[in-house]
Amino acid sequence: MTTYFNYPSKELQDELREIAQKIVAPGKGILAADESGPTMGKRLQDIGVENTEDNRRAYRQLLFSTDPKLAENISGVILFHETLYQKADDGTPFAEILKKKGIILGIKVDKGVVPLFGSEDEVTTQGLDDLAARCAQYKKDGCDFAKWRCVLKIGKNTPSYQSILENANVLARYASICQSQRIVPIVEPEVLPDGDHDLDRAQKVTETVLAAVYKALSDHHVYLEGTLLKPNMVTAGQSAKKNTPEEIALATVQALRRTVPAAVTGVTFLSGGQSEEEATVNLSAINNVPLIRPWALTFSYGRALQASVLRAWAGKKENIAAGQNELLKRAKANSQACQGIYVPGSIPSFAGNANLFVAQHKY
Ligand SMILES: O=P(O)(O)OC[C@H]1O[C@](O)(COP(=O)(O)O)[C@@H](O)[C@@H]1O
Repeated sequence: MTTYFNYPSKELQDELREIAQKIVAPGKGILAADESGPTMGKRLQDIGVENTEDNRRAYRQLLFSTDPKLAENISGVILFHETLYQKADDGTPFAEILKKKGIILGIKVDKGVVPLFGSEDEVTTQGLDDLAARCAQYKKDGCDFAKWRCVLKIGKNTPSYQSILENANVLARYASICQSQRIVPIVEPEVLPDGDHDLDRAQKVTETVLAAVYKALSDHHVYLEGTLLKPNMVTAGQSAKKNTPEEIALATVQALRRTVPAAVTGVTFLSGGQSEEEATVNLSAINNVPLIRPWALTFSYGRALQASVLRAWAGKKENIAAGQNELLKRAKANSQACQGIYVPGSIPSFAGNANLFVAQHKY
């Protein structure tokens, strides 16, 4: 086995590392607004709004035209392809509005999941074929980071060796292609919360998956300082008894310490169907675990930053300011959480403790 390879140039290393560091600067995290068409459809349906291109645009306009103080707590926004090229009512491209606020643009580059033949309903994620060309174009159009989500399921026989290996490898190929095009890859191997398994099982599966991911990233010569990890928090299955935030936090930090190299710049958790308040309280507890944590630990939430916004807005022009106010509140709460100083219940929101779980959240 040869061990020959070239490190990326110093210039490229510096560029990637600096982008990653800015995204996870103290007190900051990511707004994941990259819902694909069908996922956005579900969100809009919940509030009685039709899933049309213009309604998706109106909703994203609400998010991105929130008061510039949003940027005190949100460093980056992940966009879906369609959104990157949409414009506000006055013709200003969304990309320009966000950049003006000092927010870094990210883009979802995966093309969704497909079944793994012969597996127990497991999946891999596709989108590698034209990825280098798409990344080159996205970089020209202002994006500095990307996201690719893989999905793993906990069952009696899953995740299988096949799915662990395949998903780790596809994440590594994605990450190396992004870096070759000066884009910071967010590596997202999501272990779904579906099931009745306990915390220990979730922890061991998360450790096994992350260990495989970092072996693959090493095999593909990915420059770790120029990457971010977007993992699930370690929680017991949705239909099992809930653990305390302290138990969840300890299991999560232990899993990360056992598998994620210290060179990785930051960990930006997904919310995975937790309520807004749970996702904030758990993140704060994670940042209080009395163990050495060599990476920034922050948020990249979709549902847990947007549930209240959507409900307060409900598709009505007169509610835009109310929706934006909810976004500012959740951003502030999570900013406190990533510094370990959120006091439970101190920033109440519209959706508060509402369960945001979606069964088999493949898309
Ligand atoms: O539309 P897709 O591809 O299912 O995306 C799923 C969502 O999951 C995320 O990766 C994490 O979102 P949650 O915080 O809601 O779990 C988002 O970035 C993305 O919008």
